[in-house]
Amino acid sequence: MIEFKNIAKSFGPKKVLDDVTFSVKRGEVFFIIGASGVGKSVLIKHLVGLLYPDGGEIWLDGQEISQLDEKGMYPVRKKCAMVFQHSTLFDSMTCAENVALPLRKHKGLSVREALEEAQRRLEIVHMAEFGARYPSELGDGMRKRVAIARALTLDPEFVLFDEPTTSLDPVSARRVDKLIRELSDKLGVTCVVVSHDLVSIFTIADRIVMLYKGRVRLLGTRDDFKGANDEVVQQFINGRAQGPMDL
Ligand SMILES: Nc1ncnc2c1ncn2[C@@H]1O[C@H](COP(=O)(O)OP(=O)(O)OP(=O)(O)O)[C@@H](O)[C@H]1O
Repeated sequence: MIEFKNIAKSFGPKKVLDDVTFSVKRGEVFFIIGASGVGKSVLIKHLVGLLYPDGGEIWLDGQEISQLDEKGMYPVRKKCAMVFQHSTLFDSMTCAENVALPLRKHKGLSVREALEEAQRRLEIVHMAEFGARYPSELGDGMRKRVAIARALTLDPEFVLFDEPTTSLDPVSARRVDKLIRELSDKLGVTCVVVSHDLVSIFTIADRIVMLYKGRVRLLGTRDDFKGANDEVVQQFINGRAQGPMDL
């Protein structure tokens, strides 16, 4: 379980997160949504020690992690992997070698063992037959799936996705959605997804939190969002230009 309690974060005079409290349950596909610049990426970066809050607490499976030093963050990063918005694959390595890299580094496997394990991760993301290809030979959607395979190398319990379908064509985007759902349904991985892709949100989310003006505006299921009696929520989920939202 992930718990954000009263998280506050400013950059200089700019207050991005004011008082954010919510929790994510084990095994669910949980979306964090909200307008551009509302602090969605900032919030998830706190979970892997890329940012530290000015106030509040972050609990991961009963451990308070917001004050851990670099060394203290190692086990947290093993448990909680992040898939960044832009591909961070090495172009000079094949897909299998990219996935094998963390296995060699963190599990001390031989080259051959790591490549075999990498192949198993590529199977999970339906990319087994592309292990010998280089990232530059693949489209964005396939590269994203390889990046997800690499995030799975240390068998994380939580995977954080920063806008996983942004800039993908609709078919590739839906394949990534399906994969995220499978990670939760088949492997029990807790998936936290930052997104404003309304199709993804209303296809695969178990629960959704909407951030607005540094706070939680609504937390609930897809049906809670569709039926919400809140003009700000309705404007956002219907993608309307006109309405009460301050951007
Ligand atoms: N390291 C940083 N230093 C200064 N400002 C930052 C830093 N990281 C984020 N910000 C600011 O915090 C605000 C929230 O950024 P964040 O990337 O979390 O937005 P977001 O909700 O994920 O938006 P988007 O949907 O556009 O990605 C932005 O105004 C951004 O400029």
